[in-house]
Amino acid sequence: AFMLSRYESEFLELECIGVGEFGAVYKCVKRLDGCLYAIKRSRRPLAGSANEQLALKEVYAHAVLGHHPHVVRYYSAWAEDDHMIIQNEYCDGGSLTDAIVKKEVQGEIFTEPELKDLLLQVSMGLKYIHSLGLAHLDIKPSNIFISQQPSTGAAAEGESEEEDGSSPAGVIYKIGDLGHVTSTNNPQVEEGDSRFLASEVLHEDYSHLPKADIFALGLTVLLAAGASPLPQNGGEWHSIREGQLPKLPRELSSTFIDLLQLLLDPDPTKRPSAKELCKHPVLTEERAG
Ligand SMILES: Cn1cc(CCO)c2c3c(c(-c4ccccc4Cl)cc21)C(=O)NC3=O
Repeated sequence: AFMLSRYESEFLELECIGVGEFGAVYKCVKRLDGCLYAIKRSRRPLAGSANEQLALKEVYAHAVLGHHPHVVRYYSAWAEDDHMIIQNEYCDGGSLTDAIVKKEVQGEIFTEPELKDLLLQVSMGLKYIHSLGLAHLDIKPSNIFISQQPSTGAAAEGESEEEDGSSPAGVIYKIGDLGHVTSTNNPQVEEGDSRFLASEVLHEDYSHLPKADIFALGLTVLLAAGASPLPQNGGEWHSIREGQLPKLPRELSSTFIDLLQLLLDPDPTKRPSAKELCKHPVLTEERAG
């Protein structure tokens, strides 16, 4: 178009880092500040459609969620030439899915301390989201992004190690993709990925939505621990929701297995809250657990 769009005038597009039915995500440099951003460009949803609701919920959630070391930071969103555009913090370490695939390809596994660090960091992000009366509803490895070290980028300020508890040079996990976020008070649930969906949400019981995030987080950690790809439906889908943990190709301590079992309890009230996980001895004590 003859008129340079804001996207083209403000950003230099470096590469496409993701494509889906939603649209595409690009790694971009903002010309003004020289920082990297992840920018999702999607077709503008039909006015009044369910997709428009999703697009608006994503932006509302980012606006409410402000800044947290374990939630991907939002900078701006706008509409132009029939596209919706959202500009987020760029996480330079790929997604947890990429990290899991990389471990498998290299014949390595996440150690138990690494799995506990993952569970603790994402629990901190969920504690923040849940404390604001919101539930994510699409927690899964492809929606957890990795920053290799406290980035020097625009998002770095305000990140201090005691806040997120990870070692300074360690990996930082950030919850992203807020497209399914909903209020826990008056929920309008758009189900997330069925592989991570808690049974009660499938049955439209929305009385414990934060615990649905805890269930999905339990399955997410099991995948990082080496579990086979999860079923989308069928017998195995149901057996997991009856408390039958997917098999793991390696040993884990009984205390950690017991905790993961609790995250996947069929009864949402039995699952620990994100707040309880953040101070759970199995996750917070140096050698114990
Ligand atoms: C596919 N993909 C790859 C990445 C980079 C990971 O190293 C990525 C990011 C995001 C997103 C994203 C997700 C959902 C909504 C908006 C965005 Cl920008 C998608 C991303 C995002 O918000 N921040 C990202 O780094």
